[in-house]
Amino acid sequence: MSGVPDNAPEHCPGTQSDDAGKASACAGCPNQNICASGAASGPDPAIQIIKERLSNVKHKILILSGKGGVGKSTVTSLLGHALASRNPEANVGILDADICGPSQPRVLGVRGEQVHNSGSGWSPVYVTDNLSLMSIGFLLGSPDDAVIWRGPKKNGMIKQFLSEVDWGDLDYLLIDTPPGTSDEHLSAVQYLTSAGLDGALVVTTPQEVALLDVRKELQFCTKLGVPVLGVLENMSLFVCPNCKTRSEIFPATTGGAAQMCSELSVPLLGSLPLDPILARCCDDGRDFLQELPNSPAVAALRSIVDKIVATCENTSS
Ligand SMILES: Nc1ncnc2c1ncn2[C@@H]1O[C@H](COP(=O)(O)OP(=O)(O)OP(=O)(O)O)[C@@H](O)[C@H]1O
Repeated sequence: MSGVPDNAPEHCPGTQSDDAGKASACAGCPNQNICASGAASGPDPAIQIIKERLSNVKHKILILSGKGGVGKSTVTSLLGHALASRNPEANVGILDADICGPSQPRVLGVRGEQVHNSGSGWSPVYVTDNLSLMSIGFLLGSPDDAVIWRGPKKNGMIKQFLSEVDWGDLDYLLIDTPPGTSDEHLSAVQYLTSAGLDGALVVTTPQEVALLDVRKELQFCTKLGVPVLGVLENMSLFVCPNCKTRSEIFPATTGGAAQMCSELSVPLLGSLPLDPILARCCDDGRDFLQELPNSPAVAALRSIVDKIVATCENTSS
């Protein structure tokens, strides 16, 4: 049996066992808590496997948000399209790690596609020649199927996604996470840190209620040593397409993301306006950048992408 310490009680299941810290023999053992937490079993072998699997992926970026509904998935898909169209030679992948609410297949217009498993792993679905996607949405029987999983199963899925998808050579991998800081985030950070995580991009809207949660997200990054590439403020302004009046639909009562970023010394990458055509494109799975290439939202997005690319390339050179 592996991992049985010299001073172990009789019938110790061993630190590597699934029963570590939980078997009846563990009762009263001074190491029971540490074994039950999994910390005694040593580094997860998947960390090395993931490091090797992702060795052909130059830049890995986590997309985070404190609150749900602030547009994190929308922003991820837009960034994917913007990175892929900025340089047709670059290959971009999106991993939809929102296990319980995968929305990328719909937003990227590839709902109903199948992923294929071959000797080299799962092949992602290609949205365009140089933009690929992997999502649990492709593995569900129907788009309406609910995934009701506890933490360990979700962690297993993240591990599998990171270790078994055959992305090929990628310049950028964007990882769309669920809102908040939950099991999926911890797993993703645990596995990606040694594979070389460039950092996190945090999406928010201007209201205080969203910014409060962003502060928690930034603290999460600090605690886990994840660099913050910057904050993106979404739905910051609405410009009426008819009269051109500018309105703040979600007013920033406390100075919005700009104030928060200057207080916390994190870069504000830019603001995306609220655009009803953008929302419609996402619902229909159409590429907004192609539909309205001259819109203020696309200009803002391209400037944000330039900053992300500059940061990633500066830190890797
Ligand atoms: N800039 C924008 N302009 C107009 N609509 C937007 C914009 N950003 C997002 N939306 C719309 O807001 C809704 C929520 O966006 P989205 O699903 O991306 O949020 P989310 O933060 O990923 O949510 P969750 O984390 O709960 O899945 C969608 O209908 C989307 O089309």
